[in-house]
Amino acid sequence: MAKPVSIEVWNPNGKYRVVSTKPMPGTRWINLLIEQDCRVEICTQKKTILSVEDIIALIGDKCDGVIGQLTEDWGETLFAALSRAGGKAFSNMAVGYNNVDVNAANKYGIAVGNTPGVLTETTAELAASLSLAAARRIVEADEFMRAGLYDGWLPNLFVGNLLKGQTVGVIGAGRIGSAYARMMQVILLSKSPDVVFSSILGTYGQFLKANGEQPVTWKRASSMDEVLREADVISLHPVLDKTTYHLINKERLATMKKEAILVNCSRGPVIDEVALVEHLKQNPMFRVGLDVFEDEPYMKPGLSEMKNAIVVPHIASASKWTREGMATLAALNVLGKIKGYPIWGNPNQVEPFLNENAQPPAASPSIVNSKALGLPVSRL
Ligand SMILES: NC(=O)C1=CN([C@@H]2O[C@H](COP(=O)(O)OP(=O)(O)OC[C@H]3O[C@@H](n4cnc5c(N)ncnc54)[C@H](O)[C@@H]3O)[C@@H](O)[C@H]2O)C=CC1
Ligand SMILES: O=C(O)C(=O)CO
Repeated sequence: MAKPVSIEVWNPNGKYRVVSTKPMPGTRWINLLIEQDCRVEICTQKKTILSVEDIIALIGDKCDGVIGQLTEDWGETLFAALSRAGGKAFSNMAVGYNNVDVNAANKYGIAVGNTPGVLTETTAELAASLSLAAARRIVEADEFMRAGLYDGWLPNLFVGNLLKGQTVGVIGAGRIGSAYARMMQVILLSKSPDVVFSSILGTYGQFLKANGEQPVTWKRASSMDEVLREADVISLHPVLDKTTYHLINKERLATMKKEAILVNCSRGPVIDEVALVEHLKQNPMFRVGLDVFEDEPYMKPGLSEMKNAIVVPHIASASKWTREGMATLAALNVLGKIKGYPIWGNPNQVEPFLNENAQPPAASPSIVNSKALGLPVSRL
């Protein structure tokens, strides 16, 4: 069995043993656990993705809760090991929990936490960045400059797409998808400060109309194909499950506009990446911005050579505030279950847990299987 070699221990005499499979940003999450009598053990092994065997070794004989990562395979084997060690709680440091078999956790009565809300805007901002970078070919142009190829302005140099007035399609209009859509409006609204503060799109539409401009409109599509056919920029934000695996496949790519921009900040397998590479080859004006990959951390053959693809290493939630907040939420999920606290009533409103100047509420911020486990809900 591959034993993790290096562990950092905080508050060695704490009553409850909480393990984090990775160092996480900030120290607030550690302090909050210590204040509540936890011994915190952080695996500092220099290995990006821990195996199931590594994590079993980390759990050991006694473990009250684990904070884990989206790269880990939390299934029957790990929940059985955690249960044997007396564990009651696991939390992903992520909102997505497609790496977790919640039914297996239910079987052992283990609460499963995630970290919604705190990463909504940060992730939406990366999706917007990728949309704009793809439209205006920013990465290609940057490489060109660095290679010393720029020898003067040319009418045809790195001509991209104008986004003004184009249609943005959002597939998976949940927290992040909606924030992405709102942001598009904010970009447009920022021209006129008095309208920025009016969040009502209709008002802005009337303003544009009154100034002789085309009003911004929105509509709910009746099918995915309608979005694919009509949108100039499509941003994917669904959960990954059986219904969204290869949601974007060869046929659907063919439905999209030849010069469309496709952005994926959800999970890699939502796109059939082999089909995507072929589509990028056949349609040089079609562009993608990808934060996630089907075989992450690897890219399917050919993708890295495609000039019309922008690829970044799963950094959509990588702002300091967000990553520290995710660590705090994950730690409080585990702590809350260990201490027998109720579940926070609204996982979309997690601000009270993130206020560094106040004690967090005595509740678990977000437990995805709270109903299945019959856990009480906080009245705070
Ligand atoms: N790249 C990154 O770093 C990040 C990725 N994510 C991913 O984004 C996902 C969404 O996060 P949130 O917006 O917070 O979750 P959410 O639960 O608020 O939104 C997910 C949306 O997907 C929709 N959906 C589910 N099945 C669908 C289908 N078959 N077709 C179309 N839409 C469908 C749901 O109705 C819901 O509106 C997470 O599950 C995670 O996988 C989240 C944060 C950061
Ligand atoms: O939270 C998630 O689901 C992520 O992908 C990490 O930001």
